[in-house]
Amino acid sequence: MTEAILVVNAGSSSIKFQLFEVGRGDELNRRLKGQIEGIGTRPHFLARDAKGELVVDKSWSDGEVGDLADALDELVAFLREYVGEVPVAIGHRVVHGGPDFTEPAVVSPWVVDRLERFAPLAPLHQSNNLAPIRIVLERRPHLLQVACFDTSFHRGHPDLADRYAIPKNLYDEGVRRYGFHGLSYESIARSLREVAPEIADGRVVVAHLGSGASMCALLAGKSIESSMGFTALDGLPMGTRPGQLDPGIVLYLLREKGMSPNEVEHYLYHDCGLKGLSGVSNDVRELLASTEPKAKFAIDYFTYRIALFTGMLAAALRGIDGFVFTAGIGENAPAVRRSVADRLSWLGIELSEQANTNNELRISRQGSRVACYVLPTDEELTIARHTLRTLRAHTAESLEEKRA
Ligand SMILES: Nc1ncnc2c1ncn2[C@@H]1O[C@H](COP(=O)(O)OP(=O)(O)O)[C@@H](O)[C@H]1O
Ligand SMILES: CC(=O)OP(=O)(O)O
Ligand SMILES: [Mg+2]
Repeated sequence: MTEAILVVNAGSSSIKFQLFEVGRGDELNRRLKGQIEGIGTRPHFLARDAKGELVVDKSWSDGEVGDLADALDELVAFLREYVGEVPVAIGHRVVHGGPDFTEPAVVSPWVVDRLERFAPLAPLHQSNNLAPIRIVLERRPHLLQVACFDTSFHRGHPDLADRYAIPKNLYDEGVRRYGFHGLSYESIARSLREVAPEIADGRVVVAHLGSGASMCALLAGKSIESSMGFTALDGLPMGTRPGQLDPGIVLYLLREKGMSPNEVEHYLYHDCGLKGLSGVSNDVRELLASTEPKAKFAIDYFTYRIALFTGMLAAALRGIDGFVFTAGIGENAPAVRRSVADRLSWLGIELSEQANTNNELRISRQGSRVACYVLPTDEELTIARHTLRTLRAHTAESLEEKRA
């Protein structure tokens, strides 16, 4: 029987998953990719096989699949029936790893409790990421689960990048510029070695533009700086989050508007960003299609801020050799890339109109001083790789223990 690794990325109302088969030489082959969305409201289960053929398309009526536990039951039942096997390990995306989790971690009740302490630093993500881990721990305590963090890839940042200009006691208790989307940047750093070896060892700025958006400075494939900080609120404006704000605004909301900390939190995570600016939508597809001037303003604001942060990251790198767009918006919105590139022509980024319109891999034109790429990110494959490596190390350790 072949070994399979399940990768889970659990959000507030959805579980995204992928199943990988472990082939010869520990090669990972994607077997299934899917999601259960609308958990608790209008649940919908979609999955495709490696060829992109639909293998499940199932909806439920109100009251069914009411929570994450129900959704996991459905997923496991489907895997049993469709693949005829349960995974040898599950890898999970966990957004916040705090100061200590610099590597993927084998899950135990102690680890989950420690990770739950970072929930206030990632209210959209952390508790949702941990919920399926807890359920599996309860039901299948011996199944290996590996937590892979969005923060780990950035943990080698130099002190200058890791600190805020506040007294060090807060830094010591964990108030640091962590940076997020690290699993995505790790995936991009790896792809660069294959598709763009001419810049992989150089100075590359990566823009991960999805529901959450951030940017990363890669020097020879290692992260040295990020636009995000202590939480995933900082940096670029996002679908519903504002990005960089003067902290005085938070004081203003608390004191002058009489908002409670919980209200401020909800406001900053749900009501701001592109949605707040446009009053139209948080979805870039809708903004691009809209004729509302405020929708156009929101897109302009987004690309303006991407250009500003590119300047900052280029300064950290002392120059720039390559620029990469990735994630939902970065991979699919030529108009956004065009606008960003126009603002960065002074840095030496020149696009080929045709390559950009066609979402090609390399979109800079011949002679552009900075090479520009559109690379699909694969956070799940990165998680599967870490999970397999951890599984192998874990198995070797158990054998050692048995021998001793
Ligand atoms: N064809 C497209 N054109 C413009 N934006 C798109 C397109 N497809 C997806 N997006 C944007 O990508 C976002 C989701 O990005 P994604 O990386 O899938 O986010 P996440 O995984 O964090 O949910 C959507 O909110 C939408 O704005
Ligand atoms: C960290 C973060 O913002 O993640 P996402 O883009 O999935 O919301
Ligand atoms: Mg994402």
